[in-house]
Amino acid sequence: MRFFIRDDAAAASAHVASYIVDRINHFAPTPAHPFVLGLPTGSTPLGVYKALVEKYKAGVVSFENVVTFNMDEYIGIPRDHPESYHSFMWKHFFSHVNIHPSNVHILNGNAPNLEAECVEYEAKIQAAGGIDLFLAGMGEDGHIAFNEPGSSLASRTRVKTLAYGTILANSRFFNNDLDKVPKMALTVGVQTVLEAREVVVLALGARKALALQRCVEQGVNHMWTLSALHLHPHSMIVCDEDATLELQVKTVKYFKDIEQVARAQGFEQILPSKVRTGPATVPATAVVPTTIVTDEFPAPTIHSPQPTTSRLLRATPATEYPLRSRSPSPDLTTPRHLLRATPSETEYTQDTEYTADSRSTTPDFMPDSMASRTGDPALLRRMTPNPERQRSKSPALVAVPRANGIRV
Ligand SMILES: N[C@@H]1[C@@H](O)[C@H](O)[C@@H](COP(=O)(O)O)O[C@@H]1O
Repeated sequence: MRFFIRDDAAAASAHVASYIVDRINHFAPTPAHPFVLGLPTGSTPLGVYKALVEKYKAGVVSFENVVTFNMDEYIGIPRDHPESYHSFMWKHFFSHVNIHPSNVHILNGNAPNLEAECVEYEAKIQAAGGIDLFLAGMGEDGHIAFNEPGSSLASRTRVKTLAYGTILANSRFFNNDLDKVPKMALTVGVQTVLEAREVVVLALGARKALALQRCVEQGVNHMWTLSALHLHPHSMIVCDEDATLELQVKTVKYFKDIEQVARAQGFEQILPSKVRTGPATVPATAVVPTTIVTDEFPAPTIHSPQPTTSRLLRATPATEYPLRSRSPSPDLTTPRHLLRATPSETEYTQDTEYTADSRSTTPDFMPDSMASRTGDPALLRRMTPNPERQRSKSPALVAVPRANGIRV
């Protein structure tokens, strides 16, 4: 999971908006190959929608070939109710950009057959080729979409009863009148979200801090359904400083550090080409042969990515595993720490009969003297291999001291 922490809500929202624009532009959607975007409602994504509208108006992005699927919708309030998610999406986003209304999909909470509506919604997502990027917010109880605590992590689009805490939280949109807040909703399932090629979550403010802590630092837990993102290969959380209040300092520092280190190395945490382009042709990419960034080999960007054989992977080849050397002569060229399995100062001589086991990274054989104190000869034979007998079977298997990594 990628995790980016920004100073405040505006910076976190700007980061997400720029990321989405980069993804759409790099994808270069066409009518036959549209970019499929999953979208949330709530107060959290408002800054993202505002920034996307600004970027559209500035000519930086087009939604001409973007298809959208919203996460959820209340049951039982009219579609044109000011707090329906239909109204929300058209008010804050769709009516300000060049998206085709026929490309917008929002669940119908007034459908005559709600179950059929949900099944059909899943089919529409499939027919569109699956969701390329699912943007999500997070409930205070760690829910994603309306997948309340206890939801199955294998759930799909369905009718969902809302938790009291969610009704309470959302009452602010209904004049703080609990009676006016719908108690049920249609929502995509956790599994529906996990099937997107990428999931991006925005978490803002101290009221999300506990849920963020549970979802980032603790394991996958059906009581904090957003934590299922740990099962997704390409998930990303972006939050502001306030939302980190319950995280350990160590966690915050770790994620800030890896972002800085990667940037300093000229490395960007990018997605595999297949994920970035969907079913379209994967663009050819050049392999940078050195760790040096030059005009000829510039730092990778989302528009000019490097394949997974990146410079960072090159820096840690598999040969760094500390296998014992099979070389008949002392290896003076390989750094000692790459040859040693343990910090022990003994090494078997070169004519030892090496087996697959002897190439493992387990420590050198150390005879155990404990059994000799049991006084039971049978047990002694069984538990303690006699090092002298082993040496007589394989005369060359003699431990010799080493100095400065060179056999003496
Ligand atoms: N179904 C929505 C969620 O998709 C959203 O993430 C959550 C958080 O709302 P807010 O962003 O207002 O905190 O609200 C509702 O429950």
